[in-house]
Amino acid sequence: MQLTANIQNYHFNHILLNAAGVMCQTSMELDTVLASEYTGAVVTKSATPLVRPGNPAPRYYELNNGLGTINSMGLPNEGFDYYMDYVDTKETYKPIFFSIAGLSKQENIAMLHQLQDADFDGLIELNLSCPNVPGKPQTGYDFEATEQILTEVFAFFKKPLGVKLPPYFDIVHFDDIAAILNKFPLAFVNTINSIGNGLVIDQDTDTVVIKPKAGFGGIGGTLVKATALANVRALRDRLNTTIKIIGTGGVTTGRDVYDHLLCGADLVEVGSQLAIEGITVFERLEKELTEILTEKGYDSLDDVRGQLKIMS
Ligand SMILES: CC(C)(C)CCc1c(C(=O)O)[nH]c(=O)[nH]c1=O
Repeated sequence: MQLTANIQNYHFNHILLNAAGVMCQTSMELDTVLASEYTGAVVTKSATPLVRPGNPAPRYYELNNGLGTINSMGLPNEGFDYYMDYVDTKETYKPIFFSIAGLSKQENIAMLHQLQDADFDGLIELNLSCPNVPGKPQTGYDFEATEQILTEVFAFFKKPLGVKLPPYFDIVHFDDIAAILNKFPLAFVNTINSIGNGLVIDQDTDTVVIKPKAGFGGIGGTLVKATALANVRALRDRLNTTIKIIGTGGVTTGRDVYDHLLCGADLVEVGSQLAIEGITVFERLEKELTEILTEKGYDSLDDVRGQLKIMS
């Protein structure tokens, strides 16, 4: 069974990888994901120009019903140069996604100039959940700001670039963001990021479960699967076929991976369940996916991708 995918001239021998933010902040974590026999690539924690400690703990929490996670990490990362050094010195045949999340458009442009000028041979993921100007929503929810930054980026950036999108919940928003993204030669779109600003309560103490932002944080895991599938399907239906789709969100079983493929995903990322279960999650997911494909008589993922049926 060939569980493969391609994005431009990058070939993936497995379709699973981590979601940015999980098991990817240090070189040790990145090496662990790359070393797994069942991952096709790795993505770095979204980098800012300088090292960031992130928010005070507790800033991450796993719901005790296993249905999800909430986080307000605050972009803790080792800084842009650390990840540049990692990708420069790493010997691997697996493609690496270099994620960035500048705290301003200027920071993103500066990091992308450095990436353009560097020897780095990999893919770049611009995290559009990055903060916008005060008083405005995150960049991915400000369509003018999204078009503006992509216009400025593609004036100089020639390497394979994709965007990490927040989830959308309105059909007109699917139409609007796709119309903007189709104007640019994007290599991929990664959807979804966590569902922003959820709230989880500890039933024993009547207290929020994370310290930052009065307990508000991004939601991941099973709780977000239906939204993730809808965003993958809606964007696959709207985006030019030259723009590949990375499906992220709600993946805890092989069936969830299969559902992302049905909706049109080329690669599938695992965030919350990787944080909960650890590196062995990739072997379990691949085995469970293979069982489904075998049972249904598929011998290629391309026979599955985008084949979700609607009712006649
Ligand atoms: C939310 C931001 C801190 C602006 C970006 C980093 C990020 C974080 C984070 O570092 O808090 N958590 C997520 O679930 N998704 C993200 O994209």
